Amino acid sequence: MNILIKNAFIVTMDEEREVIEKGYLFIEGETIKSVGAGEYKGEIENTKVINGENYCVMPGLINAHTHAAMTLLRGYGEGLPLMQWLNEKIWPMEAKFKEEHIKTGTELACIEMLRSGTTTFNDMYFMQEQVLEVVKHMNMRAVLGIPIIGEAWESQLKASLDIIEKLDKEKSENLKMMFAPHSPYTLSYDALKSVAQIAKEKNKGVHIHVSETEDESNIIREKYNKTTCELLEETGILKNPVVAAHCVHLTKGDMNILKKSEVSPVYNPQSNMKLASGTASVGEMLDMGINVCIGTDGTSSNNNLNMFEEMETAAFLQKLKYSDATMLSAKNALKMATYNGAKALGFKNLGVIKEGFKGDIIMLDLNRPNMVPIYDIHSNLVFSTNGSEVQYVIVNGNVIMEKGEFLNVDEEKIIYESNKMCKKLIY
Ligand SMILES: CSC[C@H]1O[C@@H](n2cnc3c(O)ncnc32)[C@H](O)[C@@H]1O
Ligand SMILES: [Zn+2]
Repeated sequence: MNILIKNAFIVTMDEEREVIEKGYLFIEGETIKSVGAGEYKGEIENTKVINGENYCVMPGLINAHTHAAMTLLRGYGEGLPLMQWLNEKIWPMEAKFKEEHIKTGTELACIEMLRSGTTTFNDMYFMQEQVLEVVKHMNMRAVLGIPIIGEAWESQLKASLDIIEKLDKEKSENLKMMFAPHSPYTLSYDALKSVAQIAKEKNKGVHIHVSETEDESNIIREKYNKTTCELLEETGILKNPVVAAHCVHLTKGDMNILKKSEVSPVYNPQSNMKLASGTASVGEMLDMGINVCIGTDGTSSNNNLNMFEEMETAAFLQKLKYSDATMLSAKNALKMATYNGAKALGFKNLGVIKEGFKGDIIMLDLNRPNMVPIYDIHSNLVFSTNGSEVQYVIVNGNVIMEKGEFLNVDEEKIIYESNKMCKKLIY
């Protein structure tokens, strides 16, 4: 069925059109067919009509770096810096995870993301076969990051070929996969080189943590006498399309490498603040024309998957870092969480409301005290929302949430199962 949204306040994220204060959006099948001001004059046979009065219509948000099933570790291992947090708390708990944990944790993540307007996410976690099933059931758009970490990298790399084959057979436009070597400090030189080679052969991207903490920079400097980016360049990783989470501790030379190699760094401001990792130089990277996008990271270092909150923190923290209130405007933060995210993940025609683009749309209730008045809609969206304003979610032309209710997802059951499972994990 086609979808017509009428009388809506549309934030297109299309530079040529920007904002339509009262207009329509027509989605035919999976694709936006027409968008404009005033009334829709075309056919409306076989069409679901949504009255968009008092709603803001915008592209679905793109979470460019997360570990979805870590929802089950939300609030666990608080108050520690990265290395201690991973070694002493997170990795021992993750060692207990079985398929059912990944399934339920990812389901919980999906409902949390959808409720707060995220329609696409870039995942890096164990047992992506489970993630694949959940994402298909939830009807979301995602990039599955097949993890490679530690000593067992060779067998992991071999196993990853099976899931690539499975996914390639499905030919789903909603789903992609990337190789996800965890980081240069948890993998050997040979492992990084092999991942680089296989990703090239299989024509897939690479999703990796890069230069997150000062500790990491010191480890890599001591081991290789190089910066992390120099190492990634030398191993061939950067010859692939790369999504690099964090990128907090970079030299000017590193930024030049990222620019030259067309890497998309992911800014994860809340995780970086919580683990006291540092503040990425996003202002400089954007000025250089680097495609910086935004991610939440996992919920154990955030502690939620709310991209509206993340955009706000992203902008506030850049203003503070540079002591300059003009840094990272609301509109640019929105662009990073939509257009830039789509570009980073290799989804064509996504992240903008424009004819021919994918029908991934969210609708926010403007009839809320915190959304009034509207002098600058981009500012309202980034600085005033809390995510609960999202009432409609459409992915690839499918309505997933309507008037705040999921249509085909048993939200109550997922929440119940998650709580039950976590009690057993801890005791
Ligand atoms: C190989 S699956 C992903 C792996 O990454 C861990 N992780 C979660 N957050 C971070 C972070 O901020 N830096 C590095 N690693 C992180 C997660 O717990 C999984 O083990
Ligand atoms: Zn991460």
